[in-house]
Amino acid sequence: MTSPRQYINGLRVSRETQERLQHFVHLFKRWQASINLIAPSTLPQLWDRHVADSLQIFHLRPEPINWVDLGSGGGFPGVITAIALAESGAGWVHLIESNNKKAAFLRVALLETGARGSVHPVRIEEASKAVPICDAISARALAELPQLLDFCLPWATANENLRAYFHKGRDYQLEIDKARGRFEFDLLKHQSVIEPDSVVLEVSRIALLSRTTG
Ligand SMILES: C[S@@+](CC[C@H](N)C(=O)[O-])C[C@H]1O[C@@H](n2cnc3c(N)ncnc32)[C@H](O)[C@@H]1O
Repeated sequence: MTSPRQYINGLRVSRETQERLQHFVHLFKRWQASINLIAPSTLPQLWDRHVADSLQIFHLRPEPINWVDLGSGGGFPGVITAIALAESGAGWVHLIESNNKKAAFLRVALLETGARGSVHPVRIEEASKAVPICDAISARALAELPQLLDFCLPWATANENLRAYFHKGRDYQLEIDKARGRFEFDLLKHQSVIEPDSVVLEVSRIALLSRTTG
Protein backbone atom coordinates (compact mmCIF):
# COMPACT_ATOMS: atom_id res chain seq x y z
CA MET A 1 0.00 0.00 0.00
CA THR A 2 1.43 3.38 -0.96
CA SER A 3 -1.22 5.83 0.17
CA PRO A 4 -3.68 6.13 3.07
CA ARG A 5 -7.26 4.97 2.62
CA GLN A 6 -10.38 4.74 4.71
CA TYR A 7 -9.59 1.18 5.76
CA ILE A 8 -5.98 0.36 6.51
CA ASN A 9 -5.76 -3.44 6.54
CA GLY A 10 -9.39 -3.59 7.61
CA LEU A 11 -8.91 -0.99 10.37
CA ARG A 12 -11.22 2.00 9.86
CA VAL A 13 -9.53 5.38 9.80
CA SER A 14 -11.27 8.78 9.48
CA ARG A 15 -10.26 11.27 6.81
CA GLU A 16 -8.77 13.57 9.48
CA THR A 17 -6.62 10.76 10.88
CA GLN A 18 -5.63 9.70 7.34
CA GLU A 19 -4.35 13.21 6.64
CA ARG A 20 -2.33 13.31 9.86
CA LEU A 21 -0.89 9.86 9.09
CA GLN A 22 0.01 10.95 5.58
CA HIS A 23 1.89 13.95 6.97
CA PHE A 24 3.68 11.68 9.46
CA VAL A 25 4.79 9.37 6.61
CA HIS A 26 6.04 12.34 4.61
CA LEU A 27 8.11 13.57 7.59
CA PHE A 28 9.30 10.06 8.36
CA LYS A 29 10.72 9.57 4.87
CA ARG A 30 12.53 12.93 5.07
CA TRP A 31 14.17 12.07 8.42
CA GLN A 32 14.90 8.47 7.43
CA ALA A 33 17.21 9.84 4.74
CA SER A 34 19.55 11.19 7.43
CA ILE A 35 18.93 9.02 10.53
CA ASN A 36 18.11 5.35 10.64
CA LEU A 37 14.59 5.25 12.07
CA ILE A 38 13.74 1.78 10.69
CA ALA A 39 15.58 -0.87 8.71
CA PRO A 40 15.79 0.66 5.20
CA SER A 41 14.66 -2.63 3.66
CA THR A 42 11.19 -2.18 5.27
CA LEU A 43 10.69 1.41 4.00
CA PRO A 44 8.67 0.34 0.91
CA GLN A 45 6.13 -1.29 3.27
CA LEU A 46 5.92 1.69 5.62
CA TRP A 47 2.10 1.81 5.56
CA ASP A 48 1.39 -1.90 6.03
CA ARG A 49 4.31 -3.08 8.04
CA HIS A 50 4.64 -0.11 10.39
CA VAL A 51 1.63 2.28 10.31
CA ALA A 52 -1.16 -0.32 10.09
CA ASP A 53 0.69 -2.66 12.44
CA SER A 54 0.74 0.18 14.98
CA LEU A 55 -2.92 1.09 14.43
CA GLN A 56 -3.95 -2.38 15.58
CA ILE A 57 -3.04 -1.39 19.12
CA PHE A 58 -5.25 1.70 19.06
CA HIS A 59 -8.15 -0.33 17.67
CA LEU A 60 -7.89 -2.68 20.66
CA ARG A 61 -8.25 0.26 23.05
CA PRO A 62 -9.62 3.38 21.31
CA GLU A 63 -10.90 5.24 24.38
CA PRO A 64 -8.90 8.34 25.38
CA ILE A 65 -6.52 7.20 28.08
CA ASN A 66 -2.99 7.81 29.34
CA TRP A 67 -0.55 5.63 27.35
CA VAL A 68 3.15 4.99 27.79
CA ASP A 69 5.03 3.72 24.71
CA LEU A 70 8.38 2.13 25.57
CA GLY A 71 11.31 2.44 23.13
CA SER A 72 9.33 4.48 20.61
CA GLY A 73 12.12 4.67 17.99
CA GLY A 74 10.62 6.13 14.82
CA GLY A 75 7.16 6.38 16.40
CA PHE A 76 5.69 2.86 16.15
CA PRO A 77 3.22 2.45 17.74
CA GLY A 78 3.50 5.56 19.97
CA VAL A 79 3.14 8.41 17.45
CA ILE A 80 0.51 6.50 15.46
CA THR A 81 -1.54 6.07 18.66
CA ALA A 82 -1.06 9.77 19.51
CA ILE A 83 -2.28 10.70 16.01
CA ALA A 84 -5.32 8.41 16.36
CA LEU A 85 -6.17 10.12 19.68
CA ALA A 86 -6.00 13.62 18.17
CA GLU A 87 -9.51 13.44 16.77
CA SER A 88 -11.10 12.84 20.18
CA GLY A 89 -9.11 15.71 21.73
CA ALA A 90 -8.51 13.61 24.84
CA GLY A 91 -6.02 11.02 26.08
CA TRP A 92 -2.24 11.29 25.88
CA VAL A 93 0.75 9.18 24.80
CA HIS A 94 4.10 9.43 26.60
CA LEU A 95 6.90 8.33 24.28
CA ILE A 96 9.97 6.94 26.04
CA GLU A 97 13.06 7.03 23.82
CA SER A 98 16.63 7.47 25.07
CA ASN A 99 18.24 8.05 21.67
CA ASN A 100 18.51 11.83 21.26
CA LYS A 101 18.23 11.91 17.47
CA LYS A 102 15.13 9.72 17.49
CA ALA A 103 13.66 11.78 20.35
CA ALA A 104 14.19 14.93 18.23
CA PHE A 105 12.31 13.31 15.33
CA LEU A 106 9.48 12.22 17.63
CA ARG A 107 9.06 15.78 18.95
CA VAL A 108 8.81 17.19 15.43
CA ALA A 109 6.41 14.42 14.36
CA LEU A 110 4.05 15.06 17.30
CA LEU A 111 4.12 18.81 16.79
CA GLU A 112 3.62 18.79 13.03
CA THR A 113 0.79 16.23 13.03
CA GLY A 114 -1.07 17.79 15.99
CA ALA A 115 -0.84 14.45 17.80
CA ARG A 116 -1.62 14.05 21.50
CA GLY A 117 1.69 13.09 23.02
CA SER A 118 5.03 14.16 24.45
CA VAL A 119 8.56 12.78 24.38
CA HIS A 120 10.63 11.72 27.39
CA PRO A 121 14.27 11.30 26.32
CA VAL A 122 15.11 9.01 29.25
CA ARG A 123 15.90 5.35 29.90
CA ILE A 124 12.81 3.18 30.36
CA GLU A 125 14.19 2.10 33.74
CA GLU A 126 13.84 5.74 34.91
CA ALA A 127 10.65 6.64 33.08
CA SER A 128 8.13 6.03 35.87
CA LYS A 129 9.68 9.01 37.70
CA ALA A 130 8.58 11.24 34.83
CA VAL A 131 5.24 9.44 34.25
CA PRO A 132 4.19 7.77 37.53
CA ILE A 133 0.72 6.55 36.44
CA CYS A 134 -0.74 5.29 33.18
CA ASP A 135 -3.61 3.12 31.93
CA ALA A 136 -1.87 1.35 29.07
CA ILE A 137 1.65 0.49 27.94
CA SER A 138 2.80 -0.47 24.46
CA ALA A 139 6.11 -1.72 23.12
CA ARG A 140 7.11 -3.04 19.71
CA ALA A 141 10.40 -4.61 18.66
CA LEU A 142 11.96 -3.76 22.02
CA ALA A 143 12.62 -6.89 24.11
CA GLU A 144 11.39 -10.36 25.03
CA LEU A 145 8.26 -10.67 27.17
CA PRO A 146 10.02 -11.21 30.57
CA GLN A 147 12.03 -7.99 30.08
CA LEU A 148 8.92 -6.10 28.95
CA LEU A 149 6.98 -7.22 32.04
CA ASP A 150 9.91 -6.15 34.21
CA PHE A 151 9.77 -2.69 32.59
CA CYS A 152 6.01 -2.54 33.33
CA LEU A 153 6.25 -3.31 37.05
CA PRO A 154 6.33 0.27 38.45
CA TRP A 155 3.18 1.14 36.49
CA ALA A 156 1.47 -2.18 37.26
CA THR A 157 2.10 -1.58 40.97
CA ALA A 158 0.65 1.94 40.75
CA ASN A 159 -2.45 0.90 38.77
CA GLU A 160 -3.97 -2.57 39.16
CA ASN A 161 -6.08 -2.00 36.02
CA LEU A 162 -3.04 -1.41 33.81
CA ARG A 163 -3.06 -3.24 30.48
CA ALA A 164 -0.01 -3.69 28.27
CA TYR A 165 0.05 -4.36 24.51
CA PHE A 166 3.03 -6.02 22.86
CA HIS A 167 3.50 -6.92 19.21
CA LYS A 168 5.03 -10.36 18.95
CA GLY A 169 6.19 -12.61 16.13
CA ARG A 170 5.78 -16.34 15.63
CA ASP A 171 7.88 -17.34 18.68
CA TYR A 172 5.52 -15.63 21.10
CA GLN A 173 4.58 -18.85 22.95
CA LEU A 174 8.22 -19.40 23.92
CA GLU A 175 8.36 -15.91 25.41
CA ILE A 176 5.10 -16.47 27.31
CA ASP A 177 6.51 -19.70 28.79
CA LYS A 178 9.69 -17.90 29.90
CA ALA A 179 7.68 -15.09 31.45
CA ARG A 180 5.42 -17.50 33.36
CA GLY A 181 8.46 -18.59 35.40
CA ARG A 182 8.97 -15.09 36.81
CA PHE A 183 5.63 -13.30 36.64
CA GLU A 184 1.94 -13.78 37.25
CA PHE A 185 -0.27 -12.16 34.63
CA ASP A 186 -3.52 -12.48 32.68
CA LEU A 187 -3.17 -12.75 28.93
CA LEU A 188 -5.25 -12.25 25.80
CA LYS A 189 -3.87 -13.06 22.35
CA HIS A 190 -5.08 -10.99 19.40
CA GLN A 191 -4.27 -12.35 15.97
CA SER A 192 -2.39 -9.74 13.93
CA VAL A 193 -4.32 -8.30 10.98
CA ILE A 194 -0.98 -7.64 9.26
CA GLU A 195 1.11 -10.81 9.66
CA PRO A 196 -0.64 -14.22 9.86
CA ASP A 197 1.97 -15.63 12.29
CA SER A 198 2.06 -12.61 14.59
CA VAL A 199 -0.04 -11.50 17.54
CA VAL A 200 -0.64 -8.58 19.82
CA LEU A 201 -0.41 -9.79 23.41
CA GLU A 202 -2.67 -7.95 25.86
CA VAL A 203 -1.31 -8.42 29.37
CA SER A 204 -2.95 -7.37 32.64
CA ARG A 205 -2.61 -8.01 36.42
CA ILE A 206 1.20 -8.19 36.14
CA ALA A 207 2.96 -9.22 39.35
CA LEU A 208 6.49 -10.42 40.04
CA LEU A 209 6.89 -14.00 41.32
CA SER A 210 10.64 -14.01 41.92
CA ARG A 211 13.70 -11.93 40.98
CA THR A 212 15.89 -15.03 40.70
CA THR A 213 15.87 -17.33 37.67
CA GLY A 214 16.16 -20.40 39.85
C1 LIG B 1 14.28 -1.72 17.66
S1 LIG B 1 13.77 -0.12 18.08
C2 LIG B 1 12.01 -0.26 17.93
C3 LIG B 1 11.38 1.07 17.72
C4 LIG B 1 9.86 1.08 17.52
N1 LIG B 1 9.16 0.69 18.71
C5 LIG B 1 9.45 0.24 16.33
O1 LIG B 1 8.71 -0.72 16.51
O2 LIG B 1 9.87 0.54 15.20
C6 LIG B 1 13.97 -0.02 19.88
C7 LIG B 1 14.05 1.42 20.37
O3 LIG B 1 14.05 1.40 21.79
C8 LIG B 1 15.03 2.30 22.28
N2 LIG B 1 15.47 1.75 23.58
C9 LIG B 1 16.03 0.52 23.77
N3 LIG B 1 16.28 0.33 25.09
C10 LIG B 1 15.87 1.47 25.72
C11 LIG B 1 15.87 1.88 27.10
N4 LIG B 1 16.32 1.08 28.08
N5 LIG B 1 15.37 3.10 27.39
C12 LIG B 1 14.89 3.93 26.41
N6 LIG B 1 14.87 3.58 25.10
C13 LIG B 1 15.36 2.37 24.76
C14 LIG B 1 16.12 2.33 21.21
O4 LIG B 1 16.83 3.56 21.21
C15 LIG B 1 15.32 2.14 19.93
O5 LIG B 1 14.96 3.37 19.35
